[in-house]
Amino acid sequence: MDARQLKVEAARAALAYVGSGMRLGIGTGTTAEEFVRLLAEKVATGLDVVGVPTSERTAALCRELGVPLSTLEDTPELDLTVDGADEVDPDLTLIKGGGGALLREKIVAAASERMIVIADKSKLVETLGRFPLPIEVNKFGLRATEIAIGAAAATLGLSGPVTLRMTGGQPFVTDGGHFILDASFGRIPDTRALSNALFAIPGVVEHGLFIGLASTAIIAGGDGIETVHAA
Ligand SMILES: O=C[C@H](O)[C@H](O)[C@H](O)COP(=O)(O)O
Repeated sequence: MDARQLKVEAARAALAYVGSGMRLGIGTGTTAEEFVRLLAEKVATGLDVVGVPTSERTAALCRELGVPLSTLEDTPELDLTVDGADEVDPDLTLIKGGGGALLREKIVAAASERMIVIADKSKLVETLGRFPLPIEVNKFGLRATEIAIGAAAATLGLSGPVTLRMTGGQPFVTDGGHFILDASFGRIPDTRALSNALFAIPGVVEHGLFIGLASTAIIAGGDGIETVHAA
């Protein structure tokens, strides 16, 4: 099975948790897109759900495929969010934000009773940090924020390049109008400590460590689906 098929299988397994009447948070990224496609097929045959998208990109796909949408303003409490991840550890702490949607994704996940992460097995790691940690920052004071992030990491014994995310020769701008710094600190043994240190920096809007948000992970591998529930 190729990587795309694994994403489809994880998305299909997540669909089993979706029932009529549900208010759904809908994630961003290539895996979440497979979920949207399968969800749209169910909607076409009568499944009655309303979705709150975590990005403009996901909203556009939902509109194209006929998945009914709401906003977090109109639907501030959600039953379930289904989203992908860049890395998943055994405690279901995640790194997210490879697609730049981490801020809305975290707001939507936090407004949901339950979050299911869908991923192929390559995303499963013992310790987070192989994937650079996306940090969403205010445009104002970018360089000062970058320096402060490096200094905060150093207090925890972490170091490595902190790079401004670019696209088409320009800085990548999030749906919220911010920049993203990708921090290659390597393995992050204490995610809570790094989260606290990053939040102490005024220019940091949000970071891609999702701690205590995912309740279930559905991991698709060549040998089948593994479902992991948070302790
Ligand atoms: O900002 C993007 C999201 O956090 C994605 O869910 C994450 O990057 C995983 O994306 P993909 O399913 O494309 O690997």
